[in-house]
Amino acid sequence: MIVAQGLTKRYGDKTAVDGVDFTVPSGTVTGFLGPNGAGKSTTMRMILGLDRPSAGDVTVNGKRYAQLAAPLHEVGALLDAKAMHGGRTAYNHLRWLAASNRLPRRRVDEVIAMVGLGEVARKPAKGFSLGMGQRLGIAAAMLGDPGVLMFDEPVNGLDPEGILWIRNLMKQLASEGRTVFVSSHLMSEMALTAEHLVVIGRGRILAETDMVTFINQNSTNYVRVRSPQQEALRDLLHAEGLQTSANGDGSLRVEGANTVRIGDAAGQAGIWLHELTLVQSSLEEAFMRLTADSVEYHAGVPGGVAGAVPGAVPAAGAGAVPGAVPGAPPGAGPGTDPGATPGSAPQPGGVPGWGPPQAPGSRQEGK
Ligand SMILES: Nc1ncnc2c1ncn2[C@@H]1O[C@H](COP(=O)(O)OP(=O)(O)OP(=O)(O)O)[C@@H](O)[C@H]1O
Repeated sequence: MIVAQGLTKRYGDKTAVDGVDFTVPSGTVTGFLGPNGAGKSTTMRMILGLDRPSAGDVTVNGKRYAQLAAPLHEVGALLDAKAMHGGRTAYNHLRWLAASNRLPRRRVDEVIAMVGLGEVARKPAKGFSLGMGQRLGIAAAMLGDPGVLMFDEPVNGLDPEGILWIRNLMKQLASEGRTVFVSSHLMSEMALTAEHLVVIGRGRILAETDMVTFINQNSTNYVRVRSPQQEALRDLLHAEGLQTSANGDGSLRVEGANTVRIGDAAGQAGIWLHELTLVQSSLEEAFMRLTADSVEYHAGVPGGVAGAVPGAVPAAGAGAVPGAVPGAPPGAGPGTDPGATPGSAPQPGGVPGWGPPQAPGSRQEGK
C-alpha cells in the first residue's frame, strides 16, 4: 500500500505537487491520471525517494522508501524505459541489477522469460524498439518479486499487441494481491485497466474514487431524436415533462429519458421519427471536462473541451461506436440504457415511432 499525506514538491516558485493526500490499495490496479504537467512523475519520483518532498510524506508499506531494508524486494518501478546503458545487453543490464541486490542469476532468466525477451536477451539494448525497452524495464521492476509496482506511462508509443500485454500483466499482478500504481494521461486506456483512480491536475487531487463511480458521476447520456414533425414532437416531450434543446443539425437533444420512453410517446401520439439514438459521452470527454482547468498547455483547438460533445458516441443499435471502450465497466461504453436494446435500432416498421411513412393510425396495428 502507498499512502501520501500532504505531499508537496516545489521547484523554486513552481509548485509541482501541492499537498496531496491519497492511498493506493493492494490487490487492485490504481490509475494515476492527469494531463501533461499535472505532477504525476514528480509524485512517483517522491514515492521512490528520487525527489525529496518540500513538505508532507509518502510511505510504501508504512515506511519511506529510504527506510526500506531491501527496496527492490518491496517496490519495482518503470519510470523511463530508456534509462539504461545502451551498450549493455538486456541480460547484463538485469544481471548487474540482480547482483547489486543479491538476487540469484536464475531470477534474471525468469523475468526475461516472463516479459518475452528470450530471443533478444543477448543483444545490446540500444537496438531495442520502444516496446522491447518497456518489456526490459518491466523485467527490471519484477526482479525482486515486489509487492508494490509502479509504472509511469507504460503504454506510451506501444503497438496494440504491446498495450494488451501490459494491460493484462497489470491485472494479473493485482490479482496476485500486489499494489499496482500506473500513471497515464489516457482515460480510455485506464478504463480498461484500473479499478481505482487518483486524478491529479496542477499538482492537486481532483478525484480519488473507484472507476465505476467515476464513470457514473462523469459520463452523461442524452437521446438525439429527429422528426419531420419536430415542433409537435417538442411540444409532446415538454408535455411529458422532458427538457429538450436544439442540436443545431435539425435534431433535438432530450435529457432524462431513454429511447423506449420517447419512442413510445411519439408512437402513441402518431409522430414520425427519423432518428432515435442514445448518445453517451466518452470517458475521455469526462476526464477532459474534469481536468479542463488543470491543463498547462492548450493548443487552442476550436470547439475544445467545454464545447459540444466531441467524444460522444451513439449507443448500441445506432451503428458504429467510435471511441467506445469494449470491455470497460458499466457506463464506459455503449449499451447501458435499457432503451438501447436492439429493438431501438432503426428498424423499418418495427417499433412505434419508427418506420417508413404510412398513415399514423396504421402503426398501432398488431398491438
Ligand atoms: N526538475 C524540475 N524543475 C522544475 N520544474 C519541474 C521539474 N520537474 C517537473 N517540473 C514541473 O512540475 C510540473 C509537474 O511535472 P511532472 O513531470 O511531474 O508532470 P506529469 O504529470 O508527469 O506530466 P507528463 O504527463 O507531461 O509527464 C510541471 O509543470 C513541470 O514543468
